[in-house]
Amino acid sequence: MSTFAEFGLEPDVLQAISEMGFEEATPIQAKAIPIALAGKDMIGQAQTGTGKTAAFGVPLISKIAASEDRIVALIMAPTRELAIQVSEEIEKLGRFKGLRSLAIYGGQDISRQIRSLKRKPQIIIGTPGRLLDHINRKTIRLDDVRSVVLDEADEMLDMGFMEDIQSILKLVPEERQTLLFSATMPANIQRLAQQFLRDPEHVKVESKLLSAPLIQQFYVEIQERMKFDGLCRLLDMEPPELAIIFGRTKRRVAELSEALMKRGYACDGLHGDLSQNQRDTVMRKFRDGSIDILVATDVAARGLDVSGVTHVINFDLPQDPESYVHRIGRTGRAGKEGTSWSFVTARESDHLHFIEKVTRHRISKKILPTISEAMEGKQKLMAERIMDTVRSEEEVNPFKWVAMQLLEQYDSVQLLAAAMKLLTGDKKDVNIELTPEDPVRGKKRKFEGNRGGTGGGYSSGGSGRRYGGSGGSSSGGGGQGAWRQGGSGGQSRSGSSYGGGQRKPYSGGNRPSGGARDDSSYRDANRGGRPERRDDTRGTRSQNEDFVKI
Ligand SMILES: Nc1ncnc2c1ncn2[C@@H]1O[C@H](COP(=O)(O)OP(=O)(O)OP(=O)(O)O)[C@@H](O)[C@H]1O
Ligand SMILES: [Mg+2]
Repeated sequence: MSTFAEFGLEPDVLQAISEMGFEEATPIQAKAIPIALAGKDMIGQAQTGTGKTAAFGVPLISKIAASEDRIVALIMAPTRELAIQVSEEIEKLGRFKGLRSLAIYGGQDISRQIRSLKRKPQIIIGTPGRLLDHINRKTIRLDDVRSVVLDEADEMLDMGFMEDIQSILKLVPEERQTLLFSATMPANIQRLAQQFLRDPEHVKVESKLLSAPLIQQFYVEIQERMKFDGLCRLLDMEPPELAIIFGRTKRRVAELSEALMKRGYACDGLHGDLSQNQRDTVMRKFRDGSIDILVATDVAARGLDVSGVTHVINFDLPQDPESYVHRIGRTGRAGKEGTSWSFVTARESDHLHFIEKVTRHRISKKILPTISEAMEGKQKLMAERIMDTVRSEEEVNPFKWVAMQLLEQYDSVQLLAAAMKLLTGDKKDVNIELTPEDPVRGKKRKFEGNRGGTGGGYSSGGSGRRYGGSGGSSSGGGGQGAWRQGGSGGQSRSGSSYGGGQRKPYSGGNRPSGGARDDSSYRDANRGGRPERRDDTRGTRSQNEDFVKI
């Protein structure tokens, strides 16, 4: 068990960590922070949702003086959403030191970014494509950079950023520290590390399991044409606090989110064809809870951290086991529990077994709820909502007079039942037809993805979340420490399944002013001759990637 004070951090940083609600370091933080503080280069690997951002963020922040007026630290991340999210965490960590950071990503008006750069940020968090644009325009200079972080490095390479990253790293002075975080260690990552890291320390949190131990994983056998109704039943039977539903293609995501909206669910879609503004709006709505279902392509599979995501649903199975691990890793984060459901058509059952084999995790079969079970779930939810409201005199008072009048005319049970019927917003009669997707045909390959892992043993209770060594989890291996989240930032889930839990406010700093160019997370087809990255092509990399055991 390590507390953050044991790392000898300065009071300003300790205060920031404590205000974020972190009490103990996670296992990857306990290992990585001292090494990074000592100035060594490092390769880090650990399971999803175990705090890798702070593992590099804390030492990075600690090394920068507030008086600095040049760019001294550079963080690269694969997608805009991630760049924004990492910059928010860095911002929080550096708050009391008065550090300035800036997220730079494609799709955002470049002149606006140039204006923000005039505020002399010390830390830049960016996607490689847009960073390179700024470097070429000489609006960003890397001559004084002393720390570089590559977050989700394997994903950046998969997206075709290798050359951009190499060009950028060549411009950073050799006297620097480089930290590389990657879920897997394919040959190209090893080459990159060899070329740009100096005698790196390999920090890996071991686990028997690739996926986070706190996620209960289920699959549902279902026919393609039954998927939509099946999904609605599942959502009704066990209403998620927040859910992410993954679809295979952009078209699929657009159709599915529209269909769910028509059926009365509070949801929206996220995929690479949306403009930056639209993507930001969707993420903001999801983070502040104005929608509780996010339908997304794999653009949301990596790194995204939205507190309160209780369910991940693979409406379509992902192409490769690695994507599966990342997708379901959007829940079960920071010591919380989560559930994943995967829809599997008959022709995909082999692929499911392949995923099980590679992730070394059995996925339990779940029987689709019957219509009446789904209805029951929905009614329970409505009852909870009513009970929540009944307690609030203020909210109920204005309706009392009408209620009394109605009660004089009708039976109370009849009245309440009618009100509940309206509340359920039942729109089952809205006819929905989705364009069918072909079954996924995974290409078997040598895969040894590794999220390291904490070895399980999380348990949650009271106001804080704690990592408790060997106990707690049904599937955990050996624990390596203890960490918990508590105090002011504690994120305990509320008892009610409706509207509970604390959601992270979205304080995204600079809102982009528009522009649909997607040159950071999705490459321009004609740029550098590299193939366009499409939401639905993740699987293609299996043809040319050689995953090696680490
Ligand atoms: N020491 C800690 N105690 C409690 N919560 C923490 C701690 N460190 C990080 N967290 C929280 O855990 C969540 C997950 O952290 P983070 O996004 O850094 O995970 P990650 O390992 O990068 O996951 P991914 O592999 O999905 O990118 C965040 O909400 C973060 O605020
Ligand atoms: Mg991360």
